[in-house]
Amino acid sequence: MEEEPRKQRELNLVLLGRPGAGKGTFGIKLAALLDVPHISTGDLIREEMKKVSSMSRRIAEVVSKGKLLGDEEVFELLHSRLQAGAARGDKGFILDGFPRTVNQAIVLDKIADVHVAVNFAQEREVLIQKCLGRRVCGECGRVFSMADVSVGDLRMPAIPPPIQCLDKMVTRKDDSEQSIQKRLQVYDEESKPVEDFYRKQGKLVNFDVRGGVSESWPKLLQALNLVEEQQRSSSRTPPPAIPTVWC
Ligand SMILES: Nc1ncnc2c1ncn2[C@@H]1O[C@H](COP(=O)(O)OP(=O)(O)O)[C@@H](O)[C@H]1O
Repeated sequence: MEEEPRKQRELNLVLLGRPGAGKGTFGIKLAALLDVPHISTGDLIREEMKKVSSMSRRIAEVVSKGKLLGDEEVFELLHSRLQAGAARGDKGFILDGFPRTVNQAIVLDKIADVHVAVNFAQEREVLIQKCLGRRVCGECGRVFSMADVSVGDLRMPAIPPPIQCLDKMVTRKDDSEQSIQKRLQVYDEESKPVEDFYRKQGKLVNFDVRGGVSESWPKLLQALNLVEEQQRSSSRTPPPAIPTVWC
């Protein structure tokens, strides 16, 4: 009898951490590994900002100043995203940038079971350099880093875009020095208590991001007990096609 493929472990994760700590980068990788949606409230808000309305203009003003949107507005956007996902049959989630206030964490606890809260930590100077060097492809939406970060003995190499994205790079309006400083301050005041919220529940995993993505990813998998998932997933991935032209 053929052996049933072992089911992927279903995990609901929330990703905490200051701006630039790596929530988005690692969130996308974790979502692909666990086959769950990566839901970033920052992305949902930026989508909303593209609309032409008085509400989108007001949201853009709040975001560009580095402040948080009101809980109610964020719940509304997140709720519609979760509903759309449920209708498609989504299972589990990686929530990136939510919850950012204790009130958001309390509301989330009422509607879903959070299994693990990963808290990405990085030095303040590194975060500032990373946010200042962050660029987004205006077409495909992928995020790159133009900064070769070097602080003390820490080195984080730039992640340059591929050639097809090169002339479409845009800088997020809230990645100005002033807005970054404000977001760091807002994190300490409003979002830091969320770490305690999950620590008290025994769900907090602190992860120090020390180095580039390729260096940190295996350590993150270990910290989250996901090494086996990665091995299973690599064995399912077909080998790359043999290129006919070497370049
Ligand atoms: N859960 C949230 N509650 C309130 N505002 C949010 C939330 N998530 C995102 N935002 C708004 O969107 C902005 C961008 O968020 P995000 O893309 O997560 O960036 P970063 O983590 O780099 O600050 C935040 O500065 C804030 O204004």
